[in-house]
Amino acid sequence: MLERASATPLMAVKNLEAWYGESHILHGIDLDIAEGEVVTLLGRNGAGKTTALRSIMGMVSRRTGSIRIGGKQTIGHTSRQIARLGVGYVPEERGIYASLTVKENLHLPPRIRPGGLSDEQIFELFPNIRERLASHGSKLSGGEQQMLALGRILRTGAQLLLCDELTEGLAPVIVQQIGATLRALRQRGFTILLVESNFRFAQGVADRHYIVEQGRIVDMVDNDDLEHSLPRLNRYLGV
Ligand SMILES: Nc1ncnc2c1ncn2[C@@H]1O[C@H](COP(=O)(O)OP(=O)(O)OP(=O)(O)O)[C@@H](O)[C@H]1O
Repeated sequence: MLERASATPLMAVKNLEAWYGESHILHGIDLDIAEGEVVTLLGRNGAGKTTALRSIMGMVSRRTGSIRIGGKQTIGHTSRQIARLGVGYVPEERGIYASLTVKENLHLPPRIRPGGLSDEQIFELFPNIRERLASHGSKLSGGEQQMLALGRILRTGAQLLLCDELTEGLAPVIVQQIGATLRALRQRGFTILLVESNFRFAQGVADRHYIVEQGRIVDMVDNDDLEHSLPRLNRYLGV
């Protein structure tokens, strides 16, 4: 069962197709996410998870289908217009500028809506950032870069966060810290769509999981049913 009856989802994606140039990558993504939910996209390498996030953000050369965010149709919107609706994107490559200080990196994305976290609130979530404010981006560890990448999006006022592989390549203790942060953000009412290949991490933070295969959503699992659905997931993910 792929469809889920949810009252009015914050975001509803229907039959989303996307291309990079001539390459047709997404062949019909259907998903929805309710306000305050944490949902993951799971799938093998190359399945189209990153492309799904980039398509929602308007960052592919062509996309068709329907993406309603807060009731507004955004399929014809630019990335900037989508960001203004309160959507923030944390890319896998993090996008921290090596030659800028932590403070400069933190303040780089403009505030797009009221309700963004203050610097103080960001330092409460990520104490390391406060300690490194004057350091250059190049001096940060992978974990610190990730916290900065997430922190600066929280500053913008975005309420729907699209996060790509937050835990990739990070030490277990940092992964735990990021998990605790996501749970804290969920408590504060943020809505999060997360591409994740660390399956156990996904289990610790998410309400539901969509499985992406060859540019399509092929299944959906509630986190509460995850253990019981493991044989099925293993077939999809080859884990
Ligand atoms: N800029 C691009 N131009 C052309 N093809 C691309 C581009 N980026 C990704 N692709 C292709 O799109 C397909 C889906 O890639 P995508 O990065 O969305 O997968 P993914 O599920 O996120 O996997 P991974 O975990 O490997 O990043 C792959 O076949 C990839 O080679």
